[in-house]
Amino acid sequence: MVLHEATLFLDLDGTLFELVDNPEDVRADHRTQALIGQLLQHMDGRVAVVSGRSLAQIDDMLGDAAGTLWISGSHGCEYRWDGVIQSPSRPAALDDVAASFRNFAQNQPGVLVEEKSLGVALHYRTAPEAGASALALAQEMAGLHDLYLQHGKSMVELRAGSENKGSAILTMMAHPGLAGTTPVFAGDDVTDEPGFEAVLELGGHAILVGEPRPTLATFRLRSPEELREWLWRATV
Ligand SMILES: O=P(O)(O)OC[C@H]1O[C@H](O[C@H]2O[C@H](CO)[C@@H](O)[C@H](O)[C@H]2O)[C@H](O)[C@@H](O)[C@@H]1O
Repeated sequence: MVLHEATLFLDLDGTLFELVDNPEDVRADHRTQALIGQLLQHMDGRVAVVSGRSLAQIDDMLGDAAGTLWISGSHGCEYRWDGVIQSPSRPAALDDVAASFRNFAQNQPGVLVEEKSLGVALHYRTAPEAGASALALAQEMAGLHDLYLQHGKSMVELRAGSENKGSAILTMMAHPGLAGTTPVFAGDDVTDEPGFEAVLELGGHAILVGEPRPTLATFRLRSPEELREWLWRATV
């Protein structure tokens, strides 16, 4: 796979970054920031992030390195590139969802609530026994407010829109700055499968990061560390 003629799409949690207990603790260290800089230089700026995180969170996680990336956040609902920002308005119902989730978390040690621009997530990584009741609450709130229920790793999220990482990649690849290049997408989660489908449809490559599982991806790297090392090697 030749990277310098491609457009690289990176998922963040579980792909570029190892999974940790608290979502707020994820930050790019100096070496990861340097890697992003190296990729941008090697690929003439054609490096994109496609994440379930919000644009604001992505900026916090990546620091200065986020500035010149092509970014789609909130599972394909938000975009930023070239100084242009697209972000739909936040459904008011998410405030009600956040209040219900916080109320639930108060009585469940280890359960965390994550509030994002266009979604609210309930995390149970350190309290797996709360997973079934967290899902039941999310299903109830999704029905009540007509919100999209997004499954994730040790979390459920209610969010706006029915966009996904596939629509995000197709939207970005239609831009004249990227059109005609070969897309490469690395991701770890089931939410990344529509992204894998999109890059394969465009003649590109899909890389699963993590343990083997049923997937559309045709390449696999064992961990975020292995992905970062592969990206370093591919850019020298
Ligand atoms: O699309 P991604 O960039 O992979 O984001 C997906 C979700 O990732 C985050 O949650 C996951 O990572 C956390 C930090 O390592 C971990 O604690 C959690 O268990 C994982 O599910 C993030 O918090 C979510 O908002 C993203 O949607």
